[in-house]
Amino acid sequence: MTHIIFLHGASSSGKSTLARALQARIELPFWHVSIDHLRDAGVLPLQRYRRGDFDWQAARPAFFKGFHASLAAYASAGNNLILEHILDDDAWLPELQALLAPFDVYFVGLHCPLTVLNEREAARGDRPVGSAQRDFETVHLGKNYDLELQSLDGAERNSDLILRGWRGGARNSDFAQ
Ligand SMILES: Nc1ncnc2c1ncn2[C@@H]1O[C@H](COP(=O)(O)OP(=O)(O)OP(=O)(O)O)[C@@H](O)[C@H]1O
Repeated sequence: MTHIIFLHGASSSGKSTLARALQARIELPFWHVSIDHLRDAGVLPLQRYRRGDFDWQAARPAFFKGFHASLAAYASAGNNLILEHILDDDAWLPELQALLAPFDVYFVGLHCPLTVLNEREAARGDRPVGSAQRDFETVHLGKNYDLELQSLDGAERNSDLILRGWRGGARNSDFAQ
């Protein structure tokens, strides 16, 4: 059985930090997958979208459809995934539920107070101002998780909680069969 641990939370909630802590400790090899990695590796012609040579809003649906399909392709080949992602389109949860149905998905909600999100966003300076607030208001609405965590508890403590829950085997989230 291929495993997917899906970390879901607002921008700056600490998903990447938690994913790295978890990847360093978990007993099986897991890929850490995020659209940030594609962006940072130069996959997209970002400067040209920013300059207006191309229309990002027009390209966005195909980008995310491809990203979601790639997750299923990686997992189908037998790769375990720590996925960090933000479901900021209503169509994405059902799309991912269908694509990831063959796999063991452990769905984790990562919460963080808005004041902290805003401080982190300002300190980073590499995310559009307001991303965290927009996500904060919507990201967890209507989601059923296997586990809900508080970012302020820290990545070490939270990776412990994930490992305990994930190893325990129970699955009751939106991704449970
Ligand atoms: N538990 C924590 N305590 C203090 N700072 C943290 C914690 N977790 C993350 N951070 C800091 O908050 C910032 C955002 O963290 P991170 O990149 O992990 O968030 P993210 O949810 O992956 O963000 P995005 O979705 O925008 O990529 C980073 O500067 C990180 O060092």
